[in-house]
Amino acid sequence: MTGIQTRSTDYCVQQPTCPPTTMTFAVLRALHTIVGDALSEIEHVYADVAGPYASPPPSPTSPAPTSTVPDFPALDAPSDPSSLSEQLTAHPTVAAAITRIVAAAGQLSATVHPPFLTICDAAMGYHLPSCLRLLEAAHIPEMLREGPLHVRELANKTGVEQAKLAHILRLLATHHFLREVAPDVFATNRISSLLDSGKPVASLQANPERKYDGDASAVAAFVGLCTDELHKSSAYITEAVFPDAAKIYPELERSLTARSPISTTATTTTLPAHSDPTRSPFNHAFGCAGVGYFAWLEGEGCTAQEDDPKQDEPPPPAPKKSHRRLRSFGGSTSSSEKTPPPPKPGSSHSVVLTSPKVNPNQFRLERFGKAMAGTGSWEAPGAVLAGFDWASLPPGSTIVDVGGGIGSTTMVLASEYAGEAGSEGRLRHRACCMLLMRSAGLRFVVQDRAVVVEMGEKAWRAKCPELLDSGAVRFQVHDFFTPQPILKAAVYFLRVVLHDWPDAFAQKILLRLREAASSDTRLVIGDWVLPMACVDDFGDVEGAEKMLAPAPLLPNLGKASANVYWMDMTMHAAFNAQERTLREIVALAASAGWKVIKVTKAPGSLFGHIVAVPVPVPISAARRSRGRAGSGSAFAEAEAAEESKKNTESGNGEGLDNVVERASSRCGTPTFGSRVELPSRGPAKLRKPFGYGAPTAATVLKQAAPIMRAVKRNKPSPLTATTTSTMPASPLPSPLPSNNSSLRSILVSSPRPPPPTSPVVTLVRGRVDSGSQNQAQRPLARSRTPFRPPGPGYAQSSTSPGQSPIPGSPRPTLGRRSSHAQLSPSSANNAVKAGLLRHMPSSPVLKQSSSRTSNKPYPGPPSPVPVQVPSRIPALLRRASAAQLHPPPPLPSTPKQQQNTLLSPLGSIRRMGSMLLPARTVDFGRSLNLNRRKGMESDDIDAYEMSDDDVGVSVGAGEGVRRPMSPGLLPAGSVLAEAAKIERGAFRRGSPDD
Ligand SMILES: C[S@@+](CC[C@H](N)C(=O)[O-])C[C@H]1O[C@@H](n2cnc3c(N)ncnc32)[C@H](O)[C@@H]1O
Repeated sequence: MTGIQTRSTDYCVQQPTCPPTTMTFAVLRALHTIVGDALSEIEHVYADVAGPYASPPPSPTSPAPTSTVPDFPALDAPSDPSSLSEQLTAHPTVAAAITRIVAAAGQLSATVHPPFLTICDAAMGYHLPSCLRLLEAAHIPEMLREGPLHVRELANKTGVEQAKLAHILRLLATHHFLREVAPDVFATNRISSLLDSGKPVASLQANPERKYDGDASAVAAFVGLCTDELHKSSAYITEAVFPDAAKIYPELERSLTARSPISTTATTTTLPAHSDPTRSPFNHAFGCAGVGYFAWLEGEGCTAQEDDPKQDEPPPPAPKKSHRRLRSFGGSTSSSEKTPPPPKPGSSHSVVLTSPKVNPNQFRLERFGKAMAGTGSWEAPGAVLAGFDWASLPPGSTIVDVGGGIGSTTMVLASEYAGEAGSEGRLRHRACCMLLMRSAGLRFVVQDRAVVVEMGEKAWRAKCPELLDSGAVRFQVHDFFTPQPILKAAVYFLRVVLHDWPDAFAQKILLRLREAASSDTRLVIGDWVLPMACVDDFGDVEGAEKMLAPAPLLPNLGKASANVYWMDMTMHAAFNAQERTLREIVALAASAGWKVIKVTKAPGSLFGHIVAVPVPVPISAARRSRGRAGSGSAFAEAEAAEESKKNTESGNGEGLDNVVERASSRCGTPTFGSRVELPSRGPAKLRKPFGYGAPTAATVLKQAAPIMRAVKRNKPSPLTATTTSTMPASPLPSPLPSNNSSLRSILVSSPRPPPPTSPVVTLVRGRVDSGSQNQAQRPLARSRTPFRPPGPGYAQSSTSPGQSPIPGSPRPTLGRRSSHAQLSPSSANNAVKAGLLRHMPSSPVLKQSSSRTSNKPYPGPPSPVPVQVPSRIPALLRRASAAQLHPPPPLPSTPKQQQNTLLSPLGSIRRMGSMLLPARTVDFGRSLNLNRRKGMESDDIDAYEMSDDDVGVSVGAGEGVRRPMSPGLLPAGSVLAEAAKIERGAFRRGSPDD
């Protein structure tokens, strides 16, 4: 309970526009209370595992506890992932409480720290990754594995000058990455021990390029990647995005031209620089304009001269006698560097270079793959099962996993929904399965680039050939910038694909799918959803959240959600791409003819599955953005392509396709967020945690034995309050049950937010109303949540009291930990408890949380949202980049209109014949033929709408007939009649293509 009481007018916590007026002390106390309450919750979970322990809990000065209560993992000791203590940090109550502590502590620090010092922290924080890089590259965590070492010894082993090394290590110790146990004597701790690759130092020094082989080195690889080329790239964000930067810093003129190996062509694309993945901050940093990051990793555009970002890094230290020389970590391309060994054959991360040249970036390339092996599990594979109502699809429906990598996510789906072929228990009846499959299950197509498809097929053939043999799953080589070959799929699925691309490219990918969609097709996008840093009233989409936490915490949980923003900036720095807010995703989808109707996030995760339905493509937007390759609708593609061709021919630039080619991996290098391994068959299998040696199921079960006993006893703790409702309503972690229906029933879908009725919640002095207990008066409530570490996906607390929990993966992933975000219920409760809030805010978050506490089975996904039907389709949709400020206007949505209406005839025609027909003069007959050829039926079209933009555009059958278009709706019948006349030869054809 805070000692400070506040007046009801002291602080407005609900109104986004209400300035934080007074009583900073009240806010600080509230944050302090949040930390204290969260700590209590964590202690209770730990206590529940071993039974009650004496209060107060053990402290450094008290005698060692006699009970078996595990302590929270110590910062000063190396991490032991297999310990119960460490595993309990994955308990959802604990994880949510940790999130609150991190959010509140970050905010406390920002509030009380002198602002200039906070600025210094951020402005000079670049030293942290720099020092971390040396720590990892010089294998210091491995050297400290056996215990503390004097810096003299470390200097001797690494070749780094002793005084310099001491200062670098001390900076890390100051930031809690190491311990300085005595002057100049350093030891690892819980954090830096994660960088230990597990390999002997001698072998690392002999073969530094093999450091990331094996499973234990994912964190080391991740740190190496982030602190090397990504860190350097980030330093150039201003140069890349601020047009005036070159005026201020004259040397910038050179950065994208003089040192670029292909500068003469590469810097003159028709794309604006901010949309060009080959002119990203990375390109500035490494002076290699025109070369995409992946192409560069695969060896293009880097020579000894170009690679070294600023050519001002100190040369590596001269090796002393008996010292190992530090390798030129990070893929230096100095000519003296030895040719790195080829990738290990058969490794899932190995790549096949298409060029016989030696790749000077081979080390970085392999490191990237290893780093992604860790981050691939940022989102639990099982979460996809709740991301869409897959069970609602008719048997035989086709799901296309576009840019599906090696099919890891498809494997999760196919294991559940491919009918009998997906069931491991029936595999011995394969022939029978194949028959059943044809009638019963869903079919899956995994599309990717050729080299990835080859890797995927190989992996599936080894792991589950029956799914390939039965036809339930197949791989297909397909470039998602080209027309989608599978028409009218039930679902097009894009998992962490769009975040790799700037808007213009992402829009094009979506348009290709929209072109192929039928009215029944659904689009499912799996991507991170960046939460706004303010309360977000964007309520158009079912499942959209207004905020992740009530005040006084930042609505997006600030520092506790930082990971998705780091990821976002990484996408900017490397590719000019981005993670997106829900508003941005909605606008991007709308610009390509998709209306987002629902977003689903697993509790505590910021990874969303976004469902969209086809709607008319905004042709007017396409027309307005004509001339910018890729940034318009596919309907305008003909124009863009034409223009681009002209530019290329005249030496003015190049087409989008070339940029795509240069930006893309040729070797199947995993990209950010891709899964590079197939999951265990069936979602109920344990999932390998990020960055840790994966414990076996037996280990986990053993670790969980005391917890399971406690659950079986189901005895209330003496500390249990009469009501537990004031404790956070964290979802139960979820070992996924083995059968489909129960699996589906526990995975959580975000509820539709209620109408915005949230009252202004005010600080009050003293006791709280609304029946909530004042903290000082209530007995200490404690969580009775049994511990079950989360398995793939998160689950709602639908487990019945007697049900035996099955431990799953002991640790959440990096991303999931950082986004245990929806702490709203407990925060609000805590605020109420602390006397900070008068009312529990009626926010969607709180409603969701109350449903989580109810132990009711998940009722299944809500039915589709009915859509409003405007009388007229707006002529222009805002471009995605602008749309974060303004949500797009409503789209037409009677089922029929929503599905079938195409906007202007010009648009529809362009759409059909987009690549063949030039702008403005269009042949009806030809376009209808093209239309049919692409599988689009003319009776799909209800009406054509002419927007004001289209007035004056001539559309006709060629030279002979040009019909001025007038605004308004043209009935489909008359258009088709006109077309029929054309087809009958009533008009002479004169299209330039004839
Ligand atoms: C981040 S990964 C996502 C992979 C997979 N969806 C997953 O969730 O693991 C992006 C994928 O897009 C693929 N990709 C990149 N460019 C492509 C293109 N032009 N056509 C098809 N796939 C492409 C990459 O090969 C990669 O597998």
